[in-house]
Amino acid sequence: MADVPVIPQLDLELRHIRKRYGDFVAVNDVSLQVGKGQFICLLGPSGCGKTTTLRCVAGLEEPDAGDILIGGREVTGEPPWKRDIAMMFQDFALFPHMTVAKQVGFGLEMLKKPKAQIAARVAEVLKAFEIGHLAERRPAQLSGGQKQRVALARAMVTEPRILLLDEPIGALDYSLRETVMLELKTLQKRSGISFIWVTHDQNEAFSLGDHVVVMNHARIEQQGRPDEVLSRPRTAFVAGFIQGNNVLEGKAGLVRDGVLEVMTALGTFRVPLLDLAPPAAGSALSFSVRAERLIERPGEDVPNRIALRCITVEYFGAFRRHVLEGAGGTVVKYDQFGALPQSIREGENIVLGWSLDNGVLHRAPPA
Ligand SMILES: Nc1ncnc2c1ncn2[C@@H]1O[C@H](COP(=O)(O)OP(=O)(O)OP(=O)(O)O)[C@@H](O)[C@H]1O
Repeated sequence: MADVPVIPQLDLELRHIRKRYGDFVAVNDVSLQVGKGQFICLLGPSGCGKTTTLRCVAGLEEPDAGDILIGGREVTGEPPWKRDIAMMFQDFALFPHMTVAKQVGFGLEMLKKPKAQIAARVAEVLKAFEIGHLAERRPAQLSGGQKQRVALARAMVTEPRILLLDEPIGALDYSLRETVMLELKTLQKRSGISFIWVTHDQNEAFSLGDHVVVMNHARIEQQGRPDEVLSRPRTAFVAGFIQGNNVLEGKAGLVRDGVLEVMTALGTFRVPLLDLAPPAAGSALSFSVRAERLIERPGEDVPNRIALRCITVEYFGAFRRHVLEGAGGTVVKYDQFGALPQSIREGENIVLGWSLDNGVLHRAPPA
């Protein structure tokens, strides 16, 4: 018997989605695959097309081109209730007059499930979300975190294949977010439901997502595992958007042994090409180096070195950021663990460097 390849079923597949509003293209050629039970974060600045992409998946917008498959089934053109999805919005959209128990059971009532079955399922979900004691309260009697849990319970009660979440914790107090994120991640893993989470907050995206999709100007600039996107930003936009990168612009020089020379205002640096084609000599390009990857007072064996002056030192909880200035006023950031003794003072001149493999050459943005 011939071996049949096992193709893992995808919860969602977007194939070349395009959505315009008049002449304005809000989503341009977006393709995405979501495996079973994955946690996907759509990350990007305001107006880049995240919500429109989500609304296309939900069936609240019809794409002008492209296909949407949910659980391997083509759903483009089908209404939201036929798509095996649920949605959760930033304002939670709870019904003000309904008790928590009623809200949570609402989706099952719409599906006309038997009363006893609804009661049993609601009790189970209230328990799982630890909101059983709130069953008879109305939204006005709940805290922000509790409303959030009720909204999530309501969305998950019908066990949809995919839950679409648009900035779901954007309205929560900052001090609550970390706890809520941890809870959500645990619930998501336990339920096996795929989450597609829209956010402009990179901390959310990188701490929650199994897969992070970075959008800009209606297109996907990069997608991959959080550690991949963090350590190897594909384009100058992604590198600049993600905290902690130094993005240096320059011109291409010679290539030797797979290493490109880049001439910048700060000096000439060596950056590995990896799988990129050698750029034409003199062409404009950029590369990045993460602020925590810089080395203080590097030895002669470190190929990339810059003379800088420390302008200021900023304190961010676990780390300390040095803002330094080099030739032509170019600013460089250097981050050091807060637990280490401070070794650079404001006003001090210092040489920083980085090893070859910490320079990441960028590709041109998608055309
Ligand atoms: N109904 C509409 N009619 C016209 N333009 C629209 C409509 N909906 C969205 N847009 C435009 O499409 C672009 C993408 O909007 P979208 O809401 O998808 O962005 P976003 O990345 O979710 O932004 P935010 O983080 O601010 O919510 C924006 O420029 C927006 O003004």
